[in-house]
Amino acid sequence: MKKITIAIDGFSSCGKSTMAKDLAREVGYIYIDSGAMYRAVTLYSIENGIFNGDVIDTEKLKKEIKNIRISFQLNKETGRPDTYLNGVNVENKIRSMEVSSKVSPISTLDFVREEMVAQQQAMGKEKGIVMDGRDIGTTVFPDAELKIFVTATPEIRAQRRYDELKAKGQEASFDEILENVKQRDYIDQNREVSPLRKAEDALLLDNTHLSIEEQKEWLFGQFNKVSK
Ligand SMILES: Nc1ncnc2c1ncn2[C@@H]1O[C@H](COP(=O)(O)OP(=O)(O)OP(=O)(O)O)[C@@H](O)[C@H]1O
Ligand SMILES: Nc1ccn([C@@H]2O[C@H](COP(=O)(O)O)[C@@H](O)[C@H]2O)c(=O)n1
Repeated sequence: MKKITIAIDGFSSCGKSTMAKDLAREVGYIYIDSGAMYRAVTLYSIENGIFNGDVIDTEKLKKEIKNIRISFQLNKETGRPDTYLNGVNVENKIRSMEVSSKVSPISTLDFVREEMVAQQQAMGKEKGIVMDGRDIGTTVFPDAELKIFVTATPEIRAQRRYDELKAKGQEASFDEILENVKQRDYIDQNREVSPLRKAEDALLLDNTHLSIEEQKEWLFGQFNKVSK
Protein backbone atom coordinates (compact mmCIF):
# COMPACT_ATOMS: atom_id res chain seq x y z
CA MET A 1 0.00 0.00 0.00
CA LYS A 2 1.36 3.43 -0.90
CA LYS A 3 1.98 5.94 1.90
CA ILE A 4 -0.15 9.05 1.75
CA THR A 5 -0.58 12.36 3.59
CA ILE A 6 -3.78 12.92 5.56
CA ALA A 7 -4.91 16.42 6.57
CA ILE A 8 -7.69 16.74 9.16
CA ASP A 9 -8.86 20.30 9.74
CA GLY A 10 -11.85 21.80 11.45
CA PHE A 11 -13.31 23.72 14.35
CA SER A 12 -12.08 23.62 17.96
CA SER A 13 -12.84 20.52 20.02
CA CYS A 14 -14.79 18.68 17.34
CA GLY A 15 -12.86 15.41 17.54
CA LYS A 16 -10.08 15.93 14.98
CA SER A 17 -7.30 14.54 17.15
CA THR A 18 -9.42 11.62 18.38
CA MET A 19 -9.95 10.52 14.77
CA ALA A 20 -6.43 11.34 13.65
CA LYS A 21 -4.70 9.45 16.49
CA ASP A 22 -6.84 6.34 16.02
CA LEU A 23 -6.22 6.22 12.30
CA ALA A 24 -2.47 6.86 12.64
CA ARG A 25 -2.10 4.12 15.25
CA GLU A 26 -4.01 1.54 13.21
CA VAL A 27 -2.22 2.20 9.92
CA GLY A 28 1.23 2.81 11.44
CA TYR A 29 1.49 6.47 10.41
CA ILE A 30 3.03 9.38 12.33
CA TYR A 31 0.46 11.53 14.09
CA ILE A 32 1.05 15.26 14.60
CA ASP A 33 -1.28 17.54 16.56
CA SER A 34 -0.38 20.92 15.02
CA GLY A 35 -2.58 22.72 17.57
CA ALA A 36 -0.25 21.43 20.30
CA MET A 37 2.60 23.29 18.57
CA TYR A 38 0.73 26.63 18.68
CA ARG A 39 -0.22 25.86 22.28
CA ALA A 40 3.46 25.22 23.14
CA VAL A 41 4.48 28.60 21.65
CA THR A 42 1.71 30.18 23.74
CA LEU A 43 2.89 28.46 26.93
CA TYR A 44 6.45 29.62 26.20
CA SER A 45 5.12 33.18 25.77
CA ILE A 46 3.22 33.04 29.07
CA GLU A 47 6.23 31.67 30.95
CA ASN A 48 8.77 34.07 29.41
CA GLY A 49 7.15 37.47 29.90
CA ILE A 50 5.90 37.84 26.33
CA PHE A 51 2.37 38.54 27.54
CA ASN A 52 1.50 41.68 29.46
CA GLY A 53 -2.11 40.86 30.26
CA ASP A 54 -3.53 40.13 26.81
CA VAL A 55 -0.93 42.24 24.99
CA ILE A 56 1.77 40.28 23.13
CA ASP A 57 5.34 41.58 22.93
CA THR A 58 5.69 40.51 19.28
CA GLU A 59 9.26 41.85 18.91
CA LYS A 60 10.46 39.69 21.83
CA LEU A 61 8.64 36.63 20.50
CA LYS A 62 10.03 37.21 17.01
CA LYS A 63 13.58 37.23 18.44
CA GLU A 64 12.96 34.07 20.46
CA ILE A 65 10.87 32.00 18.04
CA LYS A 66 13.90 30.12 16.67
CA ASN A 67 14.78 29.06 20.26
CA ILE A 68 11.41 27.35 20.71
CA ARG A 69 11.89 23.67 20.01
CA ILE A 70 8.76 21.54 19.89
CA SER A 71 8.85 17.78 19.68
CA PHE A 72 6.60 14.80 20.35
CA GLN A 73 7.32 11.55 22.19
CA LEU A 74 5.08 8.55 22.59
CA ASN A 75 3.64 8.23 26.09
CA LYS A 76 3.63 4.48 26.74
CA GLU A 77 0.84 4.75 29.32
CA THR A 78 -1.64 6.60 27.11
CA GLY A 79 -0.33 5.20 23.82
CA ARG A 80 -0.41 8.79 22.49
CA PRO A 81 2.27 11.38 21.78
CA ASP A 82 3.06 13.95 24.45
CA THR A 83 4.23 17.45 23.52
CA TYR A 84 7.69 18.62 24.61
CA LEU A 85 8.78 22.27 24.76
CA ASN A 86 12.56 22.66 24.77
CA GLY A 87 12.88 19.11 26.11
CA VAL A 88 10.25 19.41 28.86
CA ASN A 89 6.96 17.49 28.78
CA VAL A 90 4.22 20.16 28.66
CA GLU A 91 1.33 17.96 27.56
CA ASN A 92 -0.88 18.84 30.56
CA LYS A 93 0.13 22.51 30.81
CA ILE A 94 -0.74 23.30 27.18
CA ARG A 95 -4.34 22.08 27.70
CA SER A 96 -5.07 24.63 30.48
CA MET A 97 -7.80 27.27 30.03
CA GLU A 98 -5.11 29.97 30.29
CA VAL A 99 -3.33 28.59 27.22
CA SER A 100 -6.67 27.99 25.43
CA SER A 101 -7.64 31.63 25.96
CA LYS A 102 -4.34 32.99 24.58
CA VAL A 103 -3.49 30.56 21.78
CA SER A 104 -5.61 32.00 18.97
CA PRO A 105 -4.08 35.52 19.16
CA ILE A 106 -0.59 33.93 19.11
CA SER A 107 -1.66 31.88 16.06
CA THR A 108 -2.51 35.01 14.09
CA LEU A 109 1.18 36.12 14.02
CA ASP A 110 2.70 35.59 10.58
CA PHE A 111 6.23 34.77 11.83
CA VAL A 112 4.84 32.19 14.28
CA ARG A 113 2.88 30.50 11.49
CA GLU A 114 5.87 30.60 9.14
CA GLU A 115 8.02 28.76 11.69
CA MET A 116 5.33 26.21 12.62
CA VAL A 117 4.44 25.47 8.98
CA ALA A 118 8.14 24.92 8.13
CA GLN A 119 8.49 22.45 11.03
CA GLN A 120 5.25 20.68 10.07
CA GLN A 121 6.27 20.33 6.43
CA ALA A 122 9.63 18.87 7.51
CA MET A 123 7.79 16.30 9.69
CA GLY A 124 5.65 15.24 6.72
CA LYS A 125 8.20 15.12 3.94
CA GLU A 126 8.31 11.29 3.88
CA LYS A 127 4.46 11.04 3.83
CA GLY A 128 2.82 8.38 6.04
CA ILE A 129 1.53 11.16 8.31
CA VAL A 130 -1.81 12.23 9.76
CA MET A 131 -1.80 15.87 10.87
CA ASP A 132 -4.71 17.74 12.37
CA GLY A 133 -5.20 21.48 12.72
CA ARG A 134 -6.73 24.46 10.96
CA ASP A 135 -4.64 25.01 7.83
CA ILE A 136 -3.22 21.58 7.08
CA GLY A 137 -5.20 20.95 3.89
CA THR A 138 -4.97 24.56 2.70
CA THR A 139 -1.39 25.63 3.57
CA VAL A 140 0.77 22.94 5.16
CA PHE A 141 -0.02 20.02 2.82
CA PRO A 142 -2.09 21.43 -0.06
CA ASP A 143 -1.27 18.25 -2.03
CA ALA A 144 -2.46 15.84 0.69
CA GLU A 145 -4.17 12.81 -0.86
CA LEU A 146 -6.90 12.76 1.81
CA LYS A 147 -8.34 15.94 3.30
CA ILE A 148 -11.11 16.01 5.87
CA PHE A 149 -12.88 19.05 7.33
CA VAL A 150 -14.68 18.32 10.60
CA THR A 151 -17.45 20.31 12.20
CA ALA A 152 -20.11 19.99 14.93
CA THR A 153 -22.27 22.50 16.79
CA PRO A 154 -20.42 24.72 19.31
CA GLU A 155 -22.66 23.42 22.12
CA ILE A 156 -21.87 19.76 21.46
CA ARG A 157 -18.16 20.55 21.17
CA ALA A 158 -18.17 22.45 24.47
CA GLN A 159 -20.09 19.59 26.11
CA ARG A 160 -17.52 17.03 24.93
CA ARG A 161 -14.65 19.14 26.27
CA TYR A 162 -16.52 19.73 29.54
CA ASP A 163 -17.11 15.97 29.96
CA GLU A 164 -13.44 15.29 29.24
CA LEU A 165 -12.20 17.77 31.86
CA LYS A 166 -14.70 16.49 34.43
CA ALA A 167 -13.58 12.90 33.80
CA LYS A 168 -10.00 14.00 34.49
CA GLY A 169 -11.16 15.57 37.75
CA GLN A 170 -10.40 19.11 36.52
CA GLU A 171 -12.46 22.17 37.42
CA ALA A 172 -14.50 23.30 34.43
CA SER A 173 -17.28 25.71 33.61
CA PHE A 174 -19.45 24.79 30.63
CA ASP A 175 -20.15 28.47 29.86
CA GLU A 176 -16.45 29.35 29.94
CA ILE A 177 -15.60 26.47 27.61
CA LEU A 178 -18.42 27.36 25.20
CA GLU A 179 -17.28 30.99 25.13
CA ASN A 180 -13.68 29.91 24.47
CA VAL A 181 -14.72 27.56 21.65
CA LYS A 182 -16.74 30.32 19.96
CA GLN A 183 -14.02 32.93 20.43
CA ARG A 184 -11.31 30.67 18.95
CA ASP A 185 -13.55 29.75 16.00
CA TYR A 186 -14.05 33.45 15.30
CA ILE A 187 -10.35 34.40 15.50
CA ASP A 188 -9.27 31.29 13.56
CA GLN A 189 -11.74 32.00 10.73
CA ASN A 190 -11.05 35.71 10.51
CA ARG A 191 -7.25 36.00 10.79
CA GLU A 192 -5.32 37.27 7.77
CA VAL A 193 -2.78 34.46 7.48
CA SER A 194 -4.11 30.97 6.68
CA PRO A 195 -7.60 31.41 8.13
CA LEU A 196 -9.55 28.31 9.05
CA ARG A 197 -11.52 27.22 6.01
CA LYS A 198 -12.40 24.03 4.21
CA ALA A 199 -10.06 23.25 1.32
CA GLU A 200 -12.06 22.90 -1.89
CA ASP A 201 -11.06 19.26 -2.22
CA ALA A 202 -11.70 18.34 1.45
CA LEU A 203 -14.49 15.98 2.49
CA LEU A 204 -16.89 17.53 4.99
CA LEU A 205 -17.76 15.58 8.13
CA ASP A 206 -20.37 16.93 10.55
CA ASN A 207 -20.02 14.62 13.55
CA THR A 208 -22.61 16.32 15.78
CA HIS A 209 -24.67 13.13 15.83
CA LEU A 210 -21.90 10.58 15.32
CA SER A 211 -20.26 8.49 18.02
CA ILE A 212 -16.48 8.16 18.20
CA GLU A 213 -16.83 4.64 16.79
CA GLU A 214 -19.01 5.78 13.86
CA GLN A 215 -16.67 8.61 12.86
CA LYS A 216 -13.69 6.26 13.11
CA GLU A 217 -15.38 3.80 10.77
CA TRP A 218 -16.17 6.60 8.31
CA LEU A 219 -12.56 7.83 8.33
CA PHE A 220 -11.17 4.34 7.83
CA GLY A 221 -13.51 3.92 4.86
CA GLN A 222 -12.15 7.10 3.28
CA PHE A 223 -8.56 6.07 3.98
CA ASN A 224 -9.08 2.67 2.38
CA LYS A 225 -10.53 4.24 -0.77
CA VAL A 226 -7.61 6.66 -1.23
CA SER A 227 -4.60 4.61 -0.15
CA LYS A 228 -5.19 1.60 -2.45
N1 LIG B 1 -18.02 11.81 17.92
C1 LIG B 1 -17.76 12.09 19.20
N2 LIG B 1 -18.72 11.92 20.13
C2 LIG B 1 -18.49 12.24 21.43
N3 LIG B 1 -17.32 12.70 21.90
C3 LIG B 1 -16.33 12.87 21.01
C4 LIG B 1 -16.48 12.58 19.62
N4 LIG B 1 -15.30 12.85 19.00
C5 LIG B 1 -14.46 13.30 19.95
N5 LIG B 1 -15.06 13.30 21.15
C6 LIG B 1 -14.52 13.80 22.42
O1 LIG B 1 -14.52 15.21 22.32
C7 LIG B 1 -13.40 15.78 22.98
C8 LIG B 1 -12.63 16.65 21.97
O2 LIG B 1 -12.05 15.80 21.00
P1 LIG B 1 -10.63 16.10 20.35
O3 LIG B 1 -9.65 16.49 21.40
O4 LIG B 1 -10.32 14.95 19.48
O5 LIG B 1 -11.02 17.37 19.49
P2 LIG B 1 -10.09 18.28 18.58
O6 LIG B 1 -10.91 18.69 17.42
O7 LIG B 1 -8.80 17.62 18.29
O8 LIG B 1 -9.88 19.48 19.59
P3 LIG B 1 -8.85 20.70 19.54
O9 LIG B 1 -9.30 21.57 18.42
O10 LIG B 1 -9.02 21.40 20.84
O11 LIG B 1 -7.48 20.12 19.35
C9 LIG B 1 -12.59 14.60 23.52
O12 LIG B 1 -12.95 14.41 24.86
C10 LIG B 1 -13.08 13.41 22.68
O13 LIG B 1 -12.99 12.20 23.39
N1 LIG C 1 -2.89 24.28 12.24
C1 LIG C 1 -3.30 25.00 13.30
C2 LIG C 1 -3.59 24.40 14.52
C3 LIG C 1 -3.98 25.18 15.57
N2 LIG C 1 -4.06 26.52 15.42
C4 LIG C 1 -4.38 27.39 16.54
O1 LIG C 1 -4.11 26.76 17.77
C5 LIG C 1 -5.28 26.73 18.58
C6 LIG C 1 -5.28 25.47 19.40
O2 LIG C 1 -5.44 24.36 18.55
P1 LIG C 1 -6.23 23.05 19.03
O3 LIG C 1 -6.25 22.17 17.81
O4 LIG C 1 -5.46 22.47 20.15
O5 LIG C 1 -7.59 23.50 19.43
C7 LIG C 1 -6.45 26.90 17.61
O6 LIG C 1 -7.60 27.48 18.20
C8 LIG C 1 -5.84 27.83 16.56
O7 LIG C 1 -5.88 29.16 17.01
C9 LIG C 1 -3.79 27.08 14.21
O8 LIG C 1 -3.88 28.31 14.06
N3 LIG C 1 -3.40 26.32 13.16
